[in-house]
Amino acid sequence: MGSGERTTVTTGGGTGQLTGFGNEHSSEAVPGALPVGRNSPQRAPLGLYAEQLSGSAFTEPRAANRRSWLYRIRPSAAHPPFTRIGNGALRGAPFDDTVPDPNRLRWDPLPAPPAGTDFVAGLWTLGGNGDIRQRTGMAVHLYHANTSMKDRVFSDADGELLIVPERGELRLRTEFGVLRAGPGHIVLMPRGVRFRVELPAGEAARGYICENYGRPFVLPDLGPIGANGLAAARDFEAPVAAYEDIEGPVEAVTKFCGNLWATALDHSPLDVVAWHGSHVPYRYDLRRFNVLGSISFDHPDPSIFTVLTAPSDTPGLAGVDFVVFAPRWLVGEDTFRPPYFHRNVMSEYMGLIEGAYDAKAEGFVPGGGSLHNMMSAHGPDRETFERASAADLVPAKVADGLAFMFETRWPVTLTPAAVNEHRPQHGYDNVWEGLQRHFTA
Ligand SMILES: O=C(O)Cc1cc(O)ccc1O
Ligand SMILES: [Fe+2]
Repeated sequence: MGSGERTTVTTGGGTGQLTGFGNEHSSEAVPGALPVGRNSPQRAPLGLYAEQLSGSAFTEPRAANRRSWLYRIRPSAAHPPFTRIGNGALRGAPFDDTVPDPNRLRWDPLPAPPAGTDFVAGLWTLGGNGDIRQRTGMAVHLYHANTSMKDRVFSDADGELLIVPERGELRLRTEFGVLRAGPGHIVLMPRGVRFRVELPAGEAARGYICENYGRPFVLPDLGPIGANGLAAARDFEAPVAAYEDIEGPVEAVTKFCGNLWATALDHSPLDVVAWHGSHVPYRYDLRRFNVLGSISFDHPDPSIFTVLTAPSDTPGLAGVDFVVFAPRWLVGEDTFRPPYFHRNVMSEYMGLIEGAYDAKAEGFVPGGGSLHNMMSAHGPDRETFERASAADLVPAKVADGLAFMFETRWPVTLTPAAVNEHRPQHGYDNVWEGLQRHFTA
């Protein structure tokens, strides 16, 4: 950090984590900082300011209600006006700069950005759907950073951020405390929470982001699966309170209705000494996902791999699902084991965190992505089809890959950058070329 005008640099707080998705957590970095039995005493303890952060309407049902109380050195309200800063390659919904494309599309990883690119500057939007102002839909972004954010913090008024690291470690210093995340983890950053992304290892970091403008992600119901399975609530880790007491210039950047705005603070806003509530960031380790599947025959629908689902206003129809394809055994008898040929009313953006994906022999690489929009015909490539149709069906482990899908109820419309600058791979259609007819009447 540039320390020129700083008078105090204190970071307080423990090192543990709080666990349990959707819990009412509480944490204090200094004993006694959290008021007992009330949220807003006449004078909050230790001379702190009490501030509520509401992630749901006050009146939403208890199960959907999200809010946290923050006890901070200065209230967030103490700031000068925001002014627009450049959006870089960040875009927001409605996405209407290109015509929605029915083609199967696939991208290589983005080229490395120039030196000195931090997490915010390195955000690049592929596309999305819905409308930020209606709080519907989602966006697919990639991030690529090679330097820590310095003297600036970011927050997103437009939605929550599901961050999927693919390369490099991140240290997220948030209003609620510190989260570390690397490839294999996801981070769920709620709407409006301020954070700074640092690269603790000094290595470039990149990955994927699903920005969810709609109702927040929740764990899916399990139905007949029972009380256990898939992602366990207790494996979601929230940070413990940790605060900065820093006097000095900090740029607070917010994304508001698709645009970046900034205000100049004279202190770090990561100054929350204690907090309690349910609107909190989480980290989850995808390696803890309890993968379920068929132990008889057939390839189950990938909804069985749902980690988190963001409901829309129609029950069972997600604004966006986050689905993970994690290592697992395949044992199906008389079964074509890889993902089947498919046309889907939902739209599927897929990315790869490591290894390979069992429906694609090549061309789908870590850091790259594919988009199979509503009703586009896709599935195993020719090579995979031929191999899996002839395979000896002994139990086999899909061992070396971690892929994911953002599956959304609305088609994804691309940004001009994803069409014209970082263009889709040429000839993706060819992976399904040469699938021979085998019909014999
Ligand atoms: O690869 C895909 O397109 C995703 C997908 C995975 C799967 O296991 C079944 C259907 C499906 O669309
Ligand atoms: Fe699919």
